[in-house]
Amino acid sequence: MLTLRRVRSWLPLLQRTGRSHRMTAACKLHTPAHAVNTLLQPGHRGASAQQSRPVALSACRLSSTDDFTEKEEDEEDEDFLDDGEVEELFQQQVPANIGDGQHRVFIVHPDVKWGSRKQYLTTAELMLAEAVGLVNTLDNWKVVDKIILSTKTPEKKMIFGKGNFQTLTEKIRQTAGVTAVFVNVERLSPFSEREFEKAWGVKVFDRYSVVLHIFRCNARTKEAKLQISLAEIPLLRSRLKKGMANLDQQGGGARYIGGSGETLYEIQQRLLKEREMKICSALEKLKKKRNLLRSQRKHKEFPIISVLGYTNCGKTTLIKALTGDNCLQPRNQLFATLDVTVHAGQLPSHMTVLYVDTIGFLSQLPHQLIDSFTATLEDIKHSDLLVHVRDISHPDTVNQKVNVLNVLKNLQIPERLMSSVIEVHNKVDLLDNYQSADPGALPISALEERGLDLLKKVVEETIVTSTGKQILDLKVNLHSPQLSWLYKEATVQDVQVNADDGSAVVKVIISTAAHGRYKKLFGGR
Ligand SMILES: Nc1nc2c(ncn2[C@@H]2O[C@H](COP(=O)(O)OP(=O)(O)OP(=O)(O)O)[C@@H](O)[C@H]2O)c(=O)[nH]1
Ligand SMILES: [Mg+2]
Repeated sequence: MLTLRRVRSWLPLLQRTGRSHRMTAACKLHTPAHAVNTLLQPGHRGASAQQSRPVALSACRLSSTDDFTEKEEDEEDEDFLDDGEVEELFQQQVPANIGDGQHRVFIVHPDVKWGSRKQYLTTAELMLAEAVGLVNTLDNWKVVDKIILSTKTPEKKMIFGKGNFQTLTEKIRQTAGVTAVFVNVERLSPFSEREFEKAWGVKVFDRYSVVLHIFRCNARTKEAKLQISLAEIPLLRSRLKKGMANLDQQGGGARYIGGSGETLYEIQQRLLKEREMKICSALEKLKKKRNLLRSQRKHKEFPIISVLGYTNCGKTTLIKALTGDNCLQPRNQLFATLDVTVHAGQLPSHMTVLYVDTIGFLSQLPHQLIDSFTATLEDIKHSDLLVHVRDISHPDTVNQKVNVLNVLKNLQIPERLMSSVIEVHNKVDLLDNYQSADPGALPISALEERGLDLLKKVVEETIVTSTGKQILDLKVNLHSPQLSWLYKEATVQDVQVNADDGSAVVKVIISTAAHGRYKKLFGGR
């Protein structure tokens, strides 16, 4: 028996069915992840992965032929918004009330002590700390003071009782240089926002507007910009309502404009509706492209692993460590990743897999915001495996996990995926002798690259099961195209050549469907 390295001497015998990079892959007995990563870069013309930038799914796709290739956008489609048009739409929509980019923020966290709105898994202090983190994520925004104030009536328009509201107003007015107040609730009604702004004399934000502003600052791709533009529509709508209420007080809101038969309010509502439809239709087109891309990736049979978790838990760092893809840039920032990117990596058996880096989750995010990102989150549903990363060093880690699971539940992730989620406890380097109480969870440090070998092994075992693949030893005749067929349609792990009879035993990871085709073509097992 010969070792697999010596199989190269048999290469002239093998039929060259693949294209040139496929042949390179054959020499290495697998499709090297770095080659796939290079090919996944937009503008790839043989440049190294290090020179390239990460690619968002919307920016690249696989051709229906046998290669990873970059294609230009569908310019022939008239309705397709090009980059310039999306940028224009995005810029036109900059929410006016967010200000000129600088804010000195006073944060107030309404603490509900009991009842259905009480958060049982976390504390008011942790929720306030997260609100501080959100503000600090923004350049030129600074927290000047913060307060936790209890309320028995969070559902009421003024949120706080009279006494507490009075105390709060005095405190805000006494704090020097405040330009905005961040009320740490999901969403304020236009009425509450207006009343608070009147009482405090500064701009008022809720979680929806702060998070959207962070998204706006971090958005890079067309798809992210469109999704943010869509998520901003409800804000624009409530701003319109607020503006009209002011105008009504001056007796002008309900007047008809010219001979149009519409009031100013109705015209603005209509324009907003039209804008919303335009964005939705552009997103729908991108979604179709994404579906095409997904089906082509499936056709390639590279298993897809979505890496998800609460924002800042270390998803990007982990993918970078698993793939060595230097174009990934983890940052100590909430919502650093907004664009879904794909990176190829290799498992111990040399199987190439694609890791999908996803947008992080956050507690108390209004549904509308999540809904706008469904196109992005849709990818999660179509994965072969989910890896849930948790920042186990975070004091709010349990609550974060519950939030992630709730979002997944709302996304209606198929049961087959939910039952095979691999939970990873990241950042164990920040804890002394961390031992997980949960035997199924894998402790790792993505930053220090600890625990990754075991993680890859578990990922591989789960992928093999979840994709219905099998690991088989197949006896092939080296004078027939069997071996090159296997290189093309399966993952070849090992080749033991028998020089005496020109045969080889090939260890492959192969899907049931591909194995069926193999048997039909070549007979036998
Ligand atoms: N100490 C330590 N820090 C880590 C580890 N993994 C990630 N980090 C740090 O955590 C911060 C966030 O890391 P990212 O990889 O950007 O996190 P993310 O989950 O992709 O964040 P978003 O894209 O914003 O949702 C960075 O400062 C990382 O260096 C780890 O294992 N140990
Ligand atoms: Mg990230």
